[in-house]
Amino acid sequence: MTFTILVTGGAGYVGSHTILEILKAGYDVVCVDNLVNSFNEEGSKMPESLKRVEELTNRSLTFYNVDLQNRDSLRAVFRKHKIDCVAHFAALKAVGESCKHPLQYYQNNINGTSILLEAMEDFGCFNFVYSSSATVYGEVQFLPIDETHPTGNCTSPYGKSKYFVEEILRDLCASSDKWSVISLRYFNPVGAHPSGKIGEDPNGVPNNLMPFIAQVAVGRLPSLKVYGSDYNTPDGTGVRDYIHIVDLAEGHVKALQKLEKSNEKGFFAYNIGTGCGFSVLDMIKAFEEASGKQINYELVPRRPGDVPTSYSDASLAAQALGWRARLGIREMCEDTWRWQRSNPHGYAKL
Ligand SMILES: NC(=O)c1ccc[n+]([C@@H]2O[C@H](COP(=O)([O-])OP(=O)(O)OC[C@H]3O[C@@H](n4cnc5c(N)ncnc54)[C@H](O)[C@@H]3O)[C@@H](O)[C@H]2O)c1
Ligand SMILES: O=c1ccn([C@@H]2O[C@H](COP(=O)(O)OP(=O)(O)O[C@H]3O[C@H](CO)[C@@H](O)[C@H](O)[C@H]3O)[C@@H](O)[C@H]2O)c(=O)[nH]1
Repeated sequence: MTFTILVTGGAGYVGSHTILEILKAGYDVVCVDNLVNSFNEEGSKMPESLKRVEELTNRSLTFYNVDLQNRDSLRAVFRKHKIDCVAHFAALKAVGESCKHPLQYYQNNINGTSILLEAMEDFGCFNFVYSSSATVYGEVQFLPIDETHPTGNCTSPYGKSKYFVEEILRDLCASSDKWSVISLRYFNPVGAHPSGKIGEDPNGVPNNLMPFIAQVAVGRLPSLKVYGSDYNTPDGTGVRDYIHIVDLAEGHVKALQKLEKSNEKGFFAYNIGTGCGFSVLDMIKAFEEASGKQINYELVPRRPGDVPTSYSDASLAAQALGWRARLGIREMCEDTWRWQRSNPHGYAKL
């Protein structure tokens, strides 16, 4: 019998790329998303990103426009489908917005998750893969960051919401030996599927580096602001561990396979990164090479809340999941550019 995965937030950036890999791996997918941060053509039953995933995989999936906080609608999905495992992506994720509207973030990200976990318990599903973030490590105390690095001490309500959910998951696993939870702590996901058909489609002006660079390259934005050039890093700009979205998606498939095949119970957290750090200027240069476009930029003061350097030790994921990143910054930039130049306005047809 096929293993069925409920994917929450599957219409978004990470979710859509992961559904593609999950379908390719032969699993069935039921997706719920309230489309708060994903494009949907008026009157369409399925968001554009997922229509494209179906085309690319030649497989179909089931989609419901459901808000996790709507307990009844969510339970109706569990009633209708026998769910073997949940991959939980649904969350609000804008760091700055979370500082302005913390309650919205706590309600959506924590309350939404708690309603989901309650439904799982009631319907007898105890396998969970969680979209966590390097942000749970808070202020960086040592490099590379491995899973023994302390968590908490996060600077934004968004970061705290990711951390609090990890704590809830730990408590749940401590309360009963039925649960198997894998928390994947992503470093900086970037890139797009090599087909150029799906990619990152942020609402409004992007907060993150890579989509901002891509929009400068395609002429939607005039110039990039480089936040901080006086950090204690080789070129003075911030250093991050960028991870290709397809590698990240494959990490989820490995986690699902582990949950399907092993009988290991409890809470497990793994870093999902490459282990390499690149600066903002490195990324600009790599993008210029991949696109043949010049990226206009100016050096401006540091962005509050940014750490100078963050990169992972991802060896635990290699050991426990058999997962390793394969793709480098060249592929990250080439694939982002292919997506951006074929979809200059994202999924919207302007
Ligand atoms: N992209 C990153 O840089 C990054 C880094 C670390 C962790 N993460 C985590 O990965 C996950 C996915 O991020 P993403 O970049 O794909 O974001 P995204 O905004 O593209 O996707 C999230 C999806 O969740 C949906 N959603 C939000 N609240 C919902 C709710 N209450 N009910 C149903 N659907 C809801 C949105 O409509 C959206 O389609 C998030 O949990 C995020 O915290 C992302
Ligand atoms: O317009 C921009 C945007 C970013 N940066 C710099 O680029 C680097 C990367 O920034 P960004 O892409 O915004 O990523 P992070 O701030 O590292 O945060 C991302 O990565 C974290 C770890 O996964 C997640 O928790 C966050 O949600 C996600 O936004 C940093 O040095 C920024 O200062 C710029 O110079 N100009």
